[in-house]
Amino acid sequence: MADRSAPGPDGGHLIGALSKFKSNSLGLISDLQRRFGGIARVKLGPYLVHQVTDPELIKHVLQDNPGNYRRGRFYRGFNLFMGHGMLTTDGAEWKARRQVAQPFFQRARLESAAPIITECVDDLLDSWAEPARDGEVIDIVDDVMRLSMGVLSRTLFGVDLRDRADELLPVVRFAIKAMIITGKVEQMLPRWVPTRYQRDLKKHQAVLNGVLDDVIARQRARGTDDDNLVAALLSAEHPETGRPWDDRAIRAELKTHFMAGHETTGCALAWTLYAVAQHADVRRKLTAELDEVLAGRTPTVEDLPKLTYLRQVVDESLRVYPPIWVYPRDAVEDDEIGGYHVPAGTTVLISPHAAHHNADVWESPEAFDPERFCPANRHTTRYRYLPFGGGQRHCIGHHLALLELQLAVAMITQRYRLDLASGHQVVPTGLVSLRPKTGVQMRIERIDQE
Ligand code: HEM
Repeated sequence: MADRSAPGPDGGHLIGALSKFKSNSLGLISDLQRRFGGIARVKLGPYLVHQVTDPELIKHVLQDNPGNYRRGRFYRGFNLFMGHGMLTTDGAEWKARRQVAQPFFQRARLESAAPIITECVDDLLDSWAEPARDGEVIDIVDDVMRLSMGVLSRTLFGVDLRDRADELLPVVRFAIKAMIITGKVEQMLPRWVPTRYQRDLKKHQAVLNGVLDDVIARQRARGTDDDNLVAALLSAEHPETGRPWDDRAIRAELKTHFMAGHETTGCALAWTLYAVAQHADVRRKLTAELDEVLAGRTPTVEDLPKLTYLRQVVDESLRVYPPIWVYPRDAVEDDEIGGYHVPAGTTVLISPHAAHHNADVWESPEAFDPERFCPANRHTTRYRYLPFGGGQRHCIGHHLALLELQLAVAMITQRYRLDLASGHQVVPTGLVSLRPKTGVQMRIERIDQE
C-alpha cells in the first residue's frame, strides 16, 4: 500500500480550504485540478478530501472498487429533503429501492411517455406567447423548472405537480442550499436551537412532505393497479422483512425522485437554452437541422436518431454545465488511488465540472463546441464525460432527462428565438446543482411558422 500523500495545497491548519469552498466552490475545484492534476488532496475544515478528476482514477472509484466508496458525511445533508431513500443509502437498502424503481426507467417505457413530455412543453410554449408579443424580458429558470416538474410527476407519479409549483419552487430553492454542507454555523447548530434557519428548514420540509403525502394518499385511494412508481411502491414488499414499505419510506423515494429529477433537468434545459442563445452558429445549425427533419411539426421519439446535431448540443451543454457538478464518497478502507494513499474514513470528491473542464483531457475546454460530440467521437468519452455519474450508482433517470431535453430544446427552438437580455450576466454557482446565480433573463421572440 502506498504511503505517499497526493499533492495539494498546504492544508494542515483547521480551516483548510473550507472558506474558499463556501464562497467559490467552482473556483476551488478548478484551481485544484489546474495546480495539482488528476488527484489532489485538500483539507475542507476538519475533513480530509481527495478530489479525483483523472478519467482512469474516476473509473477506479466508481467502477473498479465501488464497494469501498459509500455515501458518507457530505450526503447527510441530502437526508434533509430526500430522507432515507435510494440516493442516500448503500448496500442492500439501496439495492431494494433501486429494484422497485428500475422498471419505470426502462428506455422503451419512457419513450412511450414522449407525448406527455411534448404536451408539457406545449404548455410552456403557450405561456410564453404573451411575453413574446409584448417584447418582455423574463427569467426562464422557474418556467423550465415547472416544465420538468410536470414531466417528472406525470410520468412517474401519475399526477401533475405543476398545480403545486408555487408551493414547491421555494422549497427547492431553499433545499439546494441547505443540502450542501459548507460548515455554515446555522447548519452546525443542533436542530432544537431556535434560529431563523431552523424555522425555515422545518417549514419547507413540511411543505414537501405534505405534497408528497397527498400524492401517496391519492394513489392509495385509487388502488395499486395503476402503472406508476407510487402504485409500485405501495404494493412492494421489503426484500428483508417481507412487509410492505411504510409511508415514510415511500415518501423518501418520492422525495428522492422529485429532488434528483426535476431540479437537474430544469438546470440542464436552462443552461442549454442559454448556450444556444449565446452561439449564433450553433443556433443556425440547429435550426437548419430541425427545419430539414421536422419541417415545422412536433418531434417524436422516432425523429430523434435523425436529429444528431440536437443531441450534440445537449451533450455539450451537459459537459460545460453539468447540473450535478460534484458528488462525494467516503472510503470504507484504506485505498490507493493513482499511487497515492487514501485513508479510510476520508472523502473522495468526484467532480464532473472539474473533469469536463480539464485541459489535459479536453481541447479548449471552455469553448462551447457541439462538434466534439459528433458521432465519430462518441466512443471516446468514457469517464472523462460523466454528467450522469458512472458505475452501479449512475443516474437512474438519465434516459428520461435526455428525452425531455432533446424534445424541449427542439420544440422551443422551433417556435421561439431566445436572446439574453442586454446587460444580464449569467454566472454559474455551485449549490447542490449548478444553478445560474441570478437567473437567465431572456427576451423571447416568436418565430412565425408558414
Ligand atoms: C440532466 C438531468 C440529470 C442529471 C445531470 C443527473 C445526474 C445524476 C448523477 C451525476 C447521479 C450520480 C450521483 C452519485 O453517484 O452520487 C445521479 C443519480 C441519481 N439520479 Fe440523476 N440526474 C438527472 C436527472 C434525473 C432524473 C430525471 C431522475 C429521476 C426522475 C434522476 C434520479 C436520480 C436518482 C434516484 C439517482 C440515485 C441513483 C442511485 O444512487 O442508485 N436523475 N443523477
